[in-house]
Amino acid sequence: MDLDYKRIVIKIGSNVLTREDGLPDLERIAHLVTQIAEIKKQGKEVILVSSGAVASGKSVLSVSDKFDAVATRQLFASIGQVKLINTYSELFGTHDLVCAQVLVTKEDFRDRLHYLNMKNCFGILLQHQVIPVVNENDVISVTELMFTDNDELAGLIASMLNADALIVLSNVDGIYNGNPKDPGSEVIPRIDPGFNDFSAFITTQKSQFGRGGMITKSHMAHKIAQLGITVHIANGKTTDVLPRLLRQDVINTCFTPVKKASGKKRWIASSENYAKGIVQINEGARQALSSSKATSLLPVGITGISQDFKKGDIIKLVDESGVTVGLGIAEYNSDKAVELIGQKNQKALIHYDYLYLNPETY
Ligand SMILES: Nc1ncnc2c1ncn2[C@@H]1O[C@H](COP(=O)(O)OP(=O)(O)O)[C@@H](O)[C@H]1O
Ligand SMILES: N[C@@H](CCC(=O)OP(=O)(O)O)C(=O)O
Repeated sequence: MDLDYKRIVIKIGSNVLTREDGLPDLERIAHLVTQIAEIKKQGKEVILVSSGAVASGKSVLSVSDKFDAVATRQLFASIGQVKLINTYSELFGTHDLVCAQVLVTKEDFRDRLHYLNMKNCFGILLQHQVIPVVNENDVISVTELMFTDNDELAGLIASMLNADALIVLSNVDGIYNGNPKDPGSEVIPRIDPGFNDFSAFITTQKSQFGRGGMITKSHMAHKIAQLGITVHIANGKTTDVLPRLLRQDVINTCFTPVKKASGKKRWIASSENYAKGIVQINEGARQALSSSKATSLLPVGITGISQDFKKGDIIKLVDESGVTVGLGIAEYNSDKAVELIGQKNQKALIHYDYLYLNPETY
């Protein structure tokens, strides 16, 4: 049976788009565009998150290695992004499709207004059958301002757009139950929501041009599946991988989703970098929040508050050992919250509808 996804985010990793010598693999890009065109013609909405700007820049200009590495990356990315989007535009044009360039930074997820502006832009593009081609704005995103990698970005976009599925194309057939190079290892076909300990089989090894590696990919996939979006990790180098994946006719790892989270919860999940206050909760509160019953955070379970926040700010919840367990929107400010610490029968600091729990910690 075909997978009945209406809105799909497809992320293509650096190493899928790049040849051994680090330059863009134009034949492969053309084949992927043909596959996306086929999916579009089935009436599906496609959002493409594509790496490859730096590699494309390297095909335009050769630069001496005496220059600063960060500045050189900015140089390659700025000239390369032009080349990359032109390549996509020409290739999609041959299928009578129009694509658009959307470059984003971590900062664009910083508050609800920016987030909604970005979401509205995708909305109008999709309404006009345009294929958004998204990449990090590598020209201004440097060092600590960067996303971990484009997997993180693709997860945020899939969550923001309430996609039915996120397909991550890498240079492996999926997540193996051991070292992918070991002939005894096999691809894990399905990862259910309860499973989150990937450390047993994922090595820190990355592909030649990859940034985050399989560990960050797995954590992202797990988090996105917890928001209700199916995630597939498949091999972008396999012939016809995309239509075959939708026909369930190709090897891949599928992270099965839980029930869809609300738009507000999905936004809160993407806002950790912009949390204003830190609220420490006790073990009883941690367990109550992570039970299957919808539970709000009451002052009785709070043991400490650091950093000021206002009503409506995103606040971070940490457990007794300081590990982040979730995020939520404050129902009142930090002064009032401090007064109520440990008290019974008081108004919830975070209402369940505005609470997101980190799937790694429960
Ligand atoms: N258990 C595993 N299963 C699959 N890949 C793994 C595993 N452990 C480590 N990896 C490595 O993760 C790499 C893919 O991640 P990454 O380099 O970030 O790719 P991309 O550029 O596609 O994002 C693979 O090429 C592989 O070397
Ligand atoms: N944004 C960068 C690529 C970032 C990156 O390497 O991400 P990934 O493909 O997930 O390893 C570029 O376009 O060159």
